[in-house]
Amino acid sequence: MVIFCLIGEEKMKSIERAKSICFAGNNVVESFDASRSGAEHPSAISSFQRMINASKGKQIAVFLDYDGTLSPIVCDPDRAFMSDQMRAAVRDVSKHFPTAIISGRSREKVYSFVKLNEVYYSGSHGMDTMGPTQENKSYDDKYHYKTIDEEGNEFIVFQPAKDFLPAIQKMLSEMRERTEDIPGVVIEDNRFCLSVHYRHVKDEEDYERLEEEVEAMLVSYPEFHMTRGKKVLEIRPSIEWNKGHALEYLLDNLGFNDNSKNILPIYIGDDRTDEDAFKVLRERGEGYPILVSSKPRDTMAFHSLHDPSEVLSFLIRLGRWGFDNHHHIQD
Ligand SMILES: O=P(O)(O)OC[C@H]1O[C@H](O[C@H]2O[C@H](CO)[C@@H](O)[C@H](O)[C@H]2O)[C@H](O)[C@@H](O)[C@@H]1O
Repeated sequence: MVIFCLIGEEKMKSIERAKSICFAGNNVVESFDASRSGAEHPSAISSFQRMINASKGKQIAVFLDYDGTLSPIVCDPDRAFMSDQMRAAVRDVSKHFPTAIISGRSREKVYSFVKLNEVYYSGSHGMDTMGPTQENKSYDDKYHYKTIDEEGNEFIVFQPAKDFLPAIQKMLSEMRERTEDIPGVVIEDNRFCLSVHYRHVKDEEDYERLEEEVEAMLVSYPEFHMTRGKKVLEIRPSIEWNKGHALEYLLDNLGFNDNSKNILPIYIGDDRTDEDAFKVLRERGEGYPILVSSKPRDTMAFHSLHDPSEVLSFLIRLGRWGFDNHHHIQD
Protein backbone atom coordinates (compact mmCIF):
# COMPACT_ATOMS: atom_id res chain seq x y z
CA MET A 1 0.00 0.00 0.00
CA VAL A 2 1.26 3.48 -0.81
CA ILE A 3 0.63 6.13 1.81
CA PHE A 4 1.65 9.72 1.30
CA CYS A 5 2.22 11.85 4.37
CA LEU A 6 2.42 15.19 2.64
CA ILE A 7 1.47 17.73 5.25
CA GLY A 8 2.34 20.93 7.13
CA GLU A 9 5.56 22.55 6.04
CA GLU A 10 6.13 20.10 3.15
CA LYS A 11 2.82 21.14 1.67
CA MET A 12 4.20 24.62 1.16
CA LYS A 13 7.27 23.50 -0.69
CA SER A 14 7.83 22.17 -4.18
CA ILE A 15 6.54 18.79 -5.24
CA GLU A 16 10.05 17.80 -6.24
CA ARG A 17 11.41 18.36 -2.77
CA ALA A 18 8.40 16.75 -1.17
CA LYS A 19 8.98 13.63 -3.23
CA SER A 20 12.43 13.23 -1.75
CA ILE A 21 11.18 13.68 1.80
CA CYS A 22 8.00 11.71 1.71
CA PHE A 23 8.06 8.67 -0.47
CA ALA A 24 5.91 5.95 0.79
CA GLY A 25 6.90 2.39 0.06
CA ASN A 26 6.42 0.40 3.24
CA ASN A 27 5.19 3.48 5.04
CA VAL A 28 8.73 4.84 5.35
CA VAL A 29 8.70 8.60 5.27
CA GLU A 30 12.36 9.63 5.32
CA SER A 31 14.12 8.68 2.13
CA PHE A 32 17.48 8.92 0.47
CA ASP A 33 18.99 12.10 -0.82
CA ALA A 34 21.80 12.08 -3.33
CA SER A 35 23.81 14.71 -1.47
CA ARG A 36 25.57 13.79 1.74
CA SER A 37 27.73 15.50 4.24
CA GLY A 38 30.98 14.70 2.41
CA ALA A 39 34.35 15.62 3.81
CA GLU A 40 33.01 17.39 6.88
CA HIS A 41 31.31 14.28 8.22
CA PRO A 42 32.98 11.27 6.71
CA SER A 43 31.15 7.99 6.63
CA ALA A 44 31.51 5.98 9.85
CA ILE A 45 31.71 2.89 7.65
CA SER A 46 34.72 4.05 5.65
CA SER A 47 36.33 5.30 8.88
CA PHE A 48 35.60 2.06 10.75
CA GLN A 49 39.16 0.74 10.77
CA ARG A 50 40.56 4.08 11.93
CA MET A 51 38.03 4.19 14.78
CA ILE A 52 38.91 0.66 15.81
CA ASN A 53 42.64 1.44 15.76
CA ALA A 54 41.97 4.34 18.14
CA SER A 55 40.21 1.99 20.55
CA LYS A 56 43.37 0.03 21.36
CA GLY A 57 43.58 -0.49 25.12
CA LYS A 58 40.20 1.13 25.66
CA GLN A 59 36.75 -0.17 26.42
CA ILE A 60 34.29 0.57 23.62
CA ALA A 61 30.75 1.44 24.82
CA VAL A 62 27.86 1.85 22.39
CA PHE A 63 24.95 4.30 22.75
CA LEU A 64 22.08 4.25 20.28
CA ASP A 65 19.07 6.42 19.63
CA TYR A 66 15.91 4.52 18.55
CA ASP A 67 13.64 6.30 16.02
CA GLY A 68 15.41 7.12 12.78
CA THR A 69 18.50 5.18 13.94
CA LEU A 70 17.47 1.61 14.75
CA SER A 71 14.10 1.90 13.01
CA PRO A 72 13.18 3.96 9.96
CA ILE A 73 10.94 7.01 10.40
CA VAL A 74 7.38 5.87 9.60
CA CYS A 75 3.95 7.53 9.56
CA ASP A 76 2.56 5.79 12.64
CA PRO A 77 4.69 6.18 15.81
CA ASP A 78 3.17 2.97 17.21
CA ARG A 79 4.47 0.98 14.26
CA ALA A 80 8.11 2.05 14.27
CA PHE A 81 9.30 -1.54 14.50
CA MET A 82 12.89 -2.58 14.39
CA SER A 83 13.85 -5.37 11.99
CA ASP A 84 14.94 -8.78 13.29
CA GLN A 85 18.27 -8.21 11.57
CA MET A 86 18.79 -4.95 13.46
CA ARG A 87 17.82 -6.65 16.73
CA ALA A 88 20.36 -9.41 16.09
CA ALA A 89 23.05 -6.84 15.27
CA VAL A 90 22.39 -4.88 18.49
CA ARG A 91 22.39 -8.14 20.46
CA ASP A 92 25.75 -9.14 18.95
CA VAL A 93 27.27 -5.74 19.72
CA SER A 94 25.99 -5.93 23.31
CA LYS A 95 27.74 -9.30 23.81
CA HIS A 96 31.08 -7.58 23.38
CA PHE A 97 30.56 -3.97 24.53
CA PRO A 98 28.30 -2.27 27.08
CA THR A 99 25.34 -1.01 25.02
CA ALA A 100 22.53 1.40 25.84
CA ILE A 101 19.56 2.83 23.95
CA ILE A 102 18.72 6.47 24.72
CA SER A 103 15.35 7.49 23.31
CA GLY A 104 12.69 10.20 23.45
CA ARG A 105 10.09 7.47 23.94
CA SER A 106 9.07 6.16 27.35
CA ARG A 107 11.54 3.54 28.57
CA GLU A 108 8.83 0.85 28.59
CA LYS A 109 7.82 1.66 25.01
CA VAL A 110 11.34 1.54 23.63
CA TYR A 111 11.92 -1.76 25.44
CA SER A 112 8.72 -3.15 23.88
CA PHE A 113 10.20 -2.41 20.43
CA VAL A 114 13.75 -3.58 21.12
CA LYS A 115 12.99 -6.56 23.38
CA LEU A 116 16.61 -7.18 24.40
CA ASN A 117 17.56 -7.76 28.02
CA GLU A 118 21.24 -7.39 27.23
CA VAL A 119 21.14 -3.60 26.80
CA TYR A 120 20.50 -0.64 29.11
CA TYR A 121 17.57 1.69 28.39
CA SER A 122 17.09 5.38 28.91
CA GLY A 123 13.68 6.81 27.97
CA SER A 124 12.00 10.25 27.93
CA HIS A 125 15.08 11.91 26.40
CA GLY A 126 17.27 10.57 29.19
CA MET A 127 14.91 11.43 32.08
CA ASP A 128 14.29 7.75 32.88
CA THR A 129 17.51 5.73 32.88
CA MET A 130 17.96 2.12 33.93
CA GLY A 131 21.65 1.35 34.23
CA PRO A 132 24.23 -0.79 36.01
CA THR A 133 24.10 -0.66 39.80
CA GLN A 134 27.41 0.95 40.65
CA GLU A 135 26.84 3.40 43.51
CA ASN A 136 26.77 6.85 42.05
CA LYS A 137 27.28 9.48 44.71
CA SER A 138 27.17 12.46 42.42
CA TYR A 139 23.41 12.16 41.71
CA ASP A 140 20.51 12.85 44.06
CA ASP A 141 19.34 9.69 45.88
CA LYS A 142 15.79 10.99 45.94
CA TYR A 143 15.49 10.17 42.23
CA HIS A 144 17.12 6.74 42.35
CA TYR A 145 15.71 3.31 43.06
CA LYS A 146 16.97 -0.25 42.63
CA THR A 147 15.11 -2.84 40.64
CA ILE A 148 15.55 -6.47 39.54
CA ASP A 149 14.64 -7.83 36.11
CA GLU A 150 12.95 -11.18 35.34
CA GLU A 151 16.36 -12.87 35.25
CA GLY A 152 17.31 -11.60 38.71
CA ASN A 153 19.79 -8.93 37.50
CA GLU A 154 19.93 -5.79 39.60
CA PHE A 155 19.69 -2.33 38.01
CA ILE A 156 19.48 1.22 39.19
CA VAL A 157 16.81 3.57 37.85
CA PHE A 158 17.34 7.33 37.82
CA GLN A 159 14.34 9.60 37.20
CA PRO A 160 15.36 13.23 37.77
CA ALA A 161 11.98 14.57 36.51
CA LYS A 162 9.92 12.44 38.91
CA ASP A 163 8.40 15.50 40.63
CA PHE A 164 6.82 16.56 37.34
CA LEU A 165 4.73 13.41 36.79
CA PRO A 166 1.41 14.78 38.17
CA ALA A 167 1.70 17.93 36.02
CA ILE A 168 2.54 15.85 32.93
CA GLN A 169 -0.59 13.72 33.41
CA LYS A 170 -2.70 16.89 33.75
CA MET A 171 -1.16 18.32 30.59
CA LEU A 172 -1.82 15.08 28.74
CA SER A 173 -5.60 15.33 29.32
CA GLU A 174 -5.61 19.07 28.72
CA MET A 175 -3.71 18.69 25.44
CA ARG A 176 -6.11 15.95 24.29
CA GLU A 177 -9.08 18.23 25.00
CA ARG A 178 -7.50 21.23 23.33
CA THR A 179 -6.66 19.31 20.15
CA GLU A 180 -9.64 16.94 19.80
CA ASP A 181 -11.06 18.98 16.90
CA ILE A 182 -7.72 19.25 15.04
CA PRO A 183 -7.66 16.40 12.51
CA GLY A 184 -4.48 14.32 12.40
CA VAL A 185 -2.97 15.19 15.79
CA VAL A 186 -1.50 12.24 17.72
CA ILE A 187 -0.44 12.75 21.32
CA GLU A 188 2.04 10.26 22.73
CA ASP A 189 2.58 9.83 26.45
CA ASN A 190 6.32 9.42 26.89
CA ARG A 191 5.99 9.37 30.68
CA PHE A 192 8.35 12.25 31.61
CA CYS A 193 7.53 14.22 28.46
CA LEU A 194 4.79 14.41 25.84
CA SER A 195 5.04 14.18 22.06
CA VAL A 196 2.47 16.08 20.01
CA HIS A 197 2.76 14.58 16.52
CA TYR A 198 1.58 16.59 13.52
CA ARG A 199 2.73 14.34 10.66
CA HIS A 200 -0.92 13.79 9.70
CA VAL A 201 -2.13 17.37 10.16
CA LYS A 202 -2.94 18.31 6.57
CA ASP A 203 -3.83 22.01 6.76
CA GLU A 204 -1.32 24.72 7.48
CA GLU A 205 -3.99 26.55 9.52
CA ASP A 206 -4.57 23.49 11.68
CA TYR A 207 -0.84 23.22 12.25
CA GLU A 208 -0.67 26.88 13.32
CA ARG A 209 -3.63 26.38 15.67
CA LEU A 210 -1.90 23.32 17.17
CA GLU A 211 1.25 25.27 17.91
CA GLU A 212 -0.84 28.03 19.48
CA GLU A 213 -2.65 25.51 21.67
CA VAL A 214 0.64 24.06 22.94
CA GLU A 215 2.01 27.53 23.64
CA ALA A 216 -1.23 28.64 25.34
CA MET A 217 -1.23 25.57 27.58
CA LEU A 218 2.41 26.12 28.55
CA VAL A 219 1.53 29.56 29.94
CA SER A 220 -0.08 27.73 32.90
CA TYR A 221 2.89 25.38 33.21
CA PRO A 222 5.93 27.67 33.36
CA GLU A 223 8.17 24.83 34.52
CA PHE A 224 7.85 23.16 31.11
CA HIS A 225 8.97 24.09 27.61
CA MET A 226 8.46 22.97 24.04
CA THR A 227 11.11 21.58 21.69
CA ARG A 228 10.81 20.41 18.07
CA GLY A 229 11.65 17.09 16.49
CA LYS A 230 10.68 15.36 13.26
CA LYS A 231 7.04 16.51 12.71
CA VAL A 232 6.61 16.55 16.45
CA LEU A 233 6.34 19.17 19.19
CA GLU A 234 7.68 17.89 22.47
CA ILE A 235 6.66 19.15 25.90
CA ARG A 236 9.42 18.68 28.43
CA PRO A 237 10.15 19.67 32.04
CA SER A 238 12.65 22.51 32.17
CA ILE A 239 15.29 20.69 34.16
CA GLU A 240 18.91 20.58 33.19
CA TRP A 241 18.82 17.03 31.96
CA ASN A 242 18.95 15.70 28.43
CA LYS A 243 20.35 12.79 26.41
CA GLY A 244 23.87 14.15 27.00
CA HIS A 245 23.39 13.97 30.77
CA ALA A 246 21.99 10.44 30.43
CA LEU A 247 25.08 9.45 28.44
CA GLU A 248 27.38 10.87 31.16
CA TYR A 249 25.32 9.20 33.86
CA LEU A 250 25.60 5.81 32.16
CA LEU A 251 29.33 6.24 31.59
CA ASP A 252 29.75 7.10 35.29
CA ASN A 253 27.75 4.05 36.32
CA LEU A 254 29.81 1.87 34.03
CA GLY A 255 32.83 3.10 35.97
CA PHE A 256 34.13 5.68 33.50
CA ASN A 257 33.93 9.18 34.95
CA ASP A 258 34.84 12.50 33.25
CA ASN A 259 38.55 11.92 33.64
CA SER A 260 38.64 8.39 32.41
CA LYS A 261 40.68 7.92 29.28
CA ASN A 262 40.06 4.18 29.15
CA ILE A 263 36.75 4.41 27.39
CA LEU A 264 35.79 4.94 23.78
CA PRO A 265 32.07 5.74 23.59
CA ILE A 266 30.28 5.55 20.23
CA TYR A 267 26.95 7.42 20.05
CA ILE A 268 24.70 7.06 17.00
CA GLY A 269 21.61 9.28 16.56
CA ASP A 270 19.58 11.17 13.99
CA ASP A 271 17.69 13.84 15.87
CA ARG A 272 18.27 17.30 17.33
CA THR A 273 18.06 15.85 20.83
CA ASP A 274 21.03 13.60 20.02
CA GLU A 275 23.17 16.71 19.54
CA ASP A 276 23.34 17.05 23.36
CA ALA A 277 25.04 13.66 23.50
CA PHE A 278 27.34 14.48 20.56
CA LYS A 279 28.38 17.62 22.44
CA VAL A 280 29.30 15.62 25.54
CA LEU A 281 31.62 13.40 23.51
CA ARG A 282 33.21 16.41 21.83
CA GLU A 283 33.78 18.09 25.17
CA ARG A 284 35.23 14.94 26.73
CA GLY A 285 37.55 14.80 23.74
CA GLU A 286 37.00 11.10 23.29
CA GLY A 287 34.69 8.79 21.42
CA TYR A 288 32.73 8.96 18.21
CA PRO A 289 29.54 10.95 17.80
CA ILE A 290 27.86 9.66 14.60
CA LEU A 291 24.93 11.43 12.92
CA VAL A 292 22.35 9.45 10.94
CA SER A 293 21.29 11.68 8.09
CA SER A 294 20.91 11.44 4.36
CA LYS A 295 21.58 15.17 4.00
CA PRO A 296 24.36 17.48 5.17
CA ARG A 297 23.35 19.08 8.46
CA ASP A 298 24.78 21.31 11.12
CA THR A 299 25.92 18.88 13.76
CA MET A 300 28.37 18.25 16.57
CA ALA A 301 28.94 14.73 15.20
CA PHE A 302 32.27 13.72 13.63
CA HIS A 303 30.97 11.02 11.34
CA SER A 304 27.77 10.14 9.58
CA LEU A 305 25.69 7.19 8.46
CA HIS A 306 23.13 7.63 5.73
CA ASP A 307 20.14 5.84 7.25
CA PRO A 308 19.20 2.90 9.50
CA SER A 309 20.41 0.39 6.88
CA GLU A 310 23.90 1.89 7.15
CA VAL A 311 23.55 1.81 10.95
CA LEU A 312 22.88 -1.91 10.55
CA SER A 313 26.02 -2.43 8.44
CA PHE A 314 28.09 -0.50 10.98
CA LEU A 315 26.74 -2.50 13.93
CA ILE A 316 27.23 -5.83 12.13
CA ARG A 317 30.84 -4.89 11.49
CA LEU A 318 31.38 -3.80 15.08
CA GLY A 319 29.82 -7.01 16.41
CA ARG A 320 32.06 -9.11 14.14
CA TRP A 321 35.13 -7.20 15.19
CA GLY A 322 34.22 -7.75 18.87
CA PHE A 323 33.82 -11.48 18.20
CA ASP A 324 37.06 -11.82 16.18
CA ASN A 325 39.02 -9.96 18.83
CA HIS A 326 37.50 -11.93 21.70
CA HIS A 327 36.06 -8.91 23.42
CA HIS A 328 33.71 -10.07 26.12
CA ILE A 329 31.47 -7.82 28.11
CA GLN A 330 32.98 -9.11 31.40
CA ASP A 331 36.61 -8.39 30.27
O1 LIG B 1 14.89 9.83 20.57
P1 LIG B 1 14.18 8.97 19.56
O2 LIG B 1 14.21 7.51 19.91
O3 LIG B 1 14.65 9.22 18.17
O4 LIG B 1 12.65 9.43 19.65
C1 LIG B 1 12.25 10.70 19.12
C2 LIG B 1 10.77 10.67 18.82
O5 LIG B 1 10.59 9.55 17.95
C3 LIG B 1 9.27 9.16 17.61
O6 LIG B 1 8.74 10.10 16.68
C4 LIG B 1 9.43 10.09 15.44
O7 LIG B 1 9.33 8.78 14.83
C5 LIG B 1 7.98 8.37 14.49
C6 LIG B 1 8.06 6.93 14.00
O8 LIG B 1 8.97 6.79 12.96
C7 LIG B 1 7.42 9.34 13.46
O9 LIG B 1 6.10 8.96 13.10
C8 LIG B 1 7.42 10.75 14.07
O10 LIG B 1 6.97 11.68 13.10
C9 LIG B 1 8.83 11.15 14.52
O11 LIG B 1 8.81 12.39 15.20
C10 LIG B 1 8.39 9.06 18.83
O12 LIG B 1 7.07 8.78 18.42
C11 LIG B 1 8.49 10.29 19.71
O13 LIG B 1 7.72 10.10 20.87
C12 LIG B 1 9.95 10.47 20.09
O14 LIG B 1 10.10 11.59 20.94
